[in-house]
Amino acid sequence: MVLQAFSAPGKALLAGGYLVLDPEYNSYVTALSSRMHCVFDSHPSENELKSIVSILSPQFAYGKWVYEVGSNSDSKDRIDSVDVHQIEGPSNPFVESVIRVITAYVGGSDIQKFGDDILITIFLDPEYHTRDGAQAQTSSNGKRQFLYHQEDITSVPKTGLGSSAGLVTVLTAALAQIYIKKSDIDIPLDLIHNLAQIAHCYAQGKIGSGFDVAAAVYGSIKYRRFDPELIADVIDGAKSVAETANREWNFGHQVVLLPPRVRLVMGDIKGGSNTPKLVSLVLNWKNSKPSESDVVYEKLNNANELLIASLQALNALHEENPELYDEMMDYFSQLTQLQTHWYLGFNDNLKERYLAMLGLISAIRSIRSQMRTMTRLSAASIEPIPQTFLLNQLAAQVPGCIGGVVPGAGGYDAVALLVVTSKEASGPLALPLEPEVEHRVSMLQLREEAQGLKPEDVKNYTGLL
Ligand SMILES: Nc1ncnc2c1ncn2[C@@H]1O[C@H](COP(=O)(O)OP(=O)(O)O)[C@@H](O)[C@H]1O
Ligand SMILES: C[C@@](O)(CCOP(=O)(O)OP(=O)(O)O)CC(=O)O
Repeated sequence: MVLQAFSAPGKALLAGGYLVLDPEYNSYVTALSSRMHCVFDSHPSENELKSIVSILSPQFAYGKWVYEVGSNSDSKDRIDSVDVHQIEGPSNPFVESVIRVITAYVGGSDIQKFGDDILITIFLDPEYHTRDGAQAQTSSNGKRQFLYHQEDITSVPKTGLGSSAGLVTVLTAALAQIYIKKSDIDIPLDLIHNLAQIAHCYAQGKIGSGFDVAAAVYGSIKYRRFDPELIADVIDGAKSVAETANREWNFGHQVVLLPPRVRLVMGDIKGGSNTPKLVSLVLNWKNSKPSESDVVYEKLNNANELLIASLQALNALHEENPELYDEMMDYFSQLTQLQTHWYLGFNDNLKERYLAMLGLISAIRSIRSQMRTMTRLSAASIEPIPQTFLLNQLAAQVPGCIGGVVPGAGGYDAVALLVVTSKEASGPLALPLEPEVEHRVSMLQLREEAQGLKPEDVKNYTGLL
């Protein structure tokens, strides 16, 4: 087989934290230019009933995991029924889980038998982890630069872009290409998605909302989760991997891009939060105070839906009336303090003309306000006071900032801003931050890159393999 490569994006959940755990609600997740990559190759094995699968992650110490995968009995379709033995390296539940899920899928559907030795090399873009002490290396064609860390993957602090979801997605795509692909027919993206979700949940030992895996596969989307029972049935062995992965999952993944000239800016916060702990506080509150939490959930859902609808309206306006769109963006790109002052001086005529943008601005304000109410009522630090100050300061200091949120579970992980740029802006944005703010947040060098899983040119990795 010839050398091939895939990449999948990192994520920022701009709307729908907590609500996304419930299939009733829509969320909005943006795919990022920081991506996970894998380069892979396979050769016929000496033993046609066994594969040696080697995964290398050269950016981290001890980044080598080797598994022997066997196939010599009939019932290979359940999640843990294929013989997968790790023969080298520390434990990596995500890597092992993908191998188990794909081989169980193949064993169960009899598409192709084992018998190839496989080598997969993983790379991830710099913004997934803190840069402290890391050395950069560039591919021989100069197109890619990756950071090499001294420590192992579990010890380097993360920025929260969803590395395990990206890893599971590219590994699933690579192994599916080797084990499942028949002739020239591409593997359906939905199958990759379903297998990756199963593998991610199995590795984590819990069934998450899956927005991170969905973004890694489909890119920037309006997301509504699948029925958790689907995966529960595979994990407890009631259903085969193939039976579940081949089914229609009935979940939402409609592509919604950030509109032209609306730039995502993300900052990493010194600190960090424990997502499972925040989730458990919120769910406890939701269960113990149903009438109180229903009101907040409904308001938050309305604001999330308004944000998504406003993004769609802005994209539509750009298509239908580019002159009006640019006029509006020129206007907003010069304003600061939109958080508090945007509505001053608007007469009815202007409100009508700029309706889609005003919808987006008020959606962000309302999301933040409900997140603060949830913080107060659930005791989970979702938008804690220091983050409120920081978001307000950023909105005041960054020209064109139409608002910012604490993405995902919130807390002290990150901030995400939406900034209207000038028509000419293409490179990184200059952010005129005051030193006190600059000290508290380090801006990540990324933006929206809406595309999900995609093939990459292997030349971009030469010199690094
Ligand atoms: N580049 C990589 N190479 C190997 N394993 C990786 C890589 N990136 C992520 N992982 C796996 O994913 C784990 C991190 O997952 P997790 O703690 O859920 O963080 P995240 O929120 O970034 O997904 C790592 O400990 C490792 O097992
Ligand atoms: C609370 C949540 O709805 C969103 C969490 O979003 P984050 O982006 O904070 O996630 P992690 O990368 O796992 O920390 C939980 C969920 O959907 O799983």
